[in-house]
Amino acid sequence: MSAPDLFASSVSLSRLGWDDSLAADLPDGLLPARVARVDRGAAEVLTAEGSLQAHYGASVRRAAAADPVALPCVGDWTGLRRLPEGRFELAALLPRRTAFVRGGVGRTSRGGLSGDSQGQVLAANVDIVFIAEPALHATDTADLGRIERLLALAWESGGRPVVLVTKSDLIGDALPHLLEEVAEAAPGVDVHAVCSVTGEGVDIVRGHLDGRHTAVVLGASGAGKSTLVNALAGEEIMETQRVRAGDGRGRHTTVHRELIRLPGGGLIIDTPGIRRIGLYDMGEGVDLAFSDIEDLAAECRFADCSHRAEPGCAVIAAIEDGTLPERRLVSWHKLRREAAWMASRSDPRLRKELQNRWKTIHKEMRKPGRIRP
Ligand SMILES: Nc1nc2c(ncn2[C@@H]2O[C@H](COP(=O)(O)OP(=O)(O)OP(=O)(O)O)[C@@H](O)[C@H]2O)c(=O)[nH]1
Ligand SMILES: [Zn+2]
Repeated sequence: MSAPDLFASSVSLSRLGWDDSLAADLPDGLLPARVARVDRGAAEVLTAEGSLQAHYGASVRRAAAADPVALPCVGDWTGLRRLPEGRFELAALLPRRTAFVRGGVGRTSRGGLSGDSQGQVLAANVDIVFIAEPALHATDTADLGRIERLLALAWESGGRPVVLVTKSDLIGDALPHLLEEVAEAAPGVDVHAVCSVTGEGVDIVRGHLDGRHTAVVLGASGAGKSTLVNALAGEEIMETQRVRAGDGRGRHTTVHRELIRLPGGGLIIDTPGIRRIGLYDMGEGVDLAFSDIEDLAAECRFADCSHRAEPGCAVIAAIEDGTLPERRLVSWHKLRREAAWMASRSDPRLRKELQNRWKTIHKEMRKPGRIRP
């Protein structure tokens, strides 16, 4: 490659999220490419030279046969090898920075151990996890419990959560109070009001993408996710509920893009799997979503305090003196129970492997200054 070519491609690759640390992981002689969509045995990838199809090479196929977690997924960075006949082979999968993993149920119905995990990676290398919760949903105001659940999920992925209170036009003067309540449910996390109708807050959302980050938008059906993505893109790239209702077509009938490049830089991953995610794999994410309770717990008299009725419980004391809303503790108990149940059903070997793989990355990402603006 000549020098000007190299310059041109490094500029556009960085718009796809490519950086020096990824470059250090790329095996010699391979071309960097990001997975935009997967098909059986092949992926549509974005490269500095545009979009192309790449078939999985032997080593990728072998790794995926041994463990489905090694299967390429949307958002993955890969290395391509140019074959003599001009086609491309997906020859290497680069280590993931973050991942949304749906833990498989490792035990088979025959009562034995299947031996192989069935974990599935839904999206990889997501930097920012936007959590969209409408200010008003039918007649209900924002559901703090749902925000907490999605925060746990977001932390677990290794990405940085940002809470967006959408449809902020619907509650008028009650907005500042609602934002305070949401902030209490999201310690250490940025909370913004967004209105896709007036455009309020859309620039703040764009700012988080910083021209190169990759995001997902999680939230209940009708939270305004598609409308927000359209506002960010400046065009109708996602079919919204209004459109779907308007022409009477079924929902999710269009095959939309899964890795969306925004005009100002930055990318959004939107897949059916990510849309359905909700209950899975909160794991340690619950502790991170409830860092206020974790901090208080360090002051409890008993190290194994369950914060129910023990003497010297700092959590209960904080509820009594009004510094911690009781709702937070109820939520925490509920999500911990759910997370424990999920963990008991998923493959322990898979969980351990994933934890090891991302532990260092998590640490790195949560260093002050990197993780919180
Ligand atoms: N008033 C108001 N309505 C909005 C706003 N954003 C979205 N809506 C409306 O809310 C409805 C749902 O929006 P969508 O963007 O389709 O919601 P979604 O989260 O993508 O929903 P699913 O695709 O079902 O997951 C649509 O009728 C939108 O027009 C907003 O900021 N203010
Ligand atoms: Zn306690």
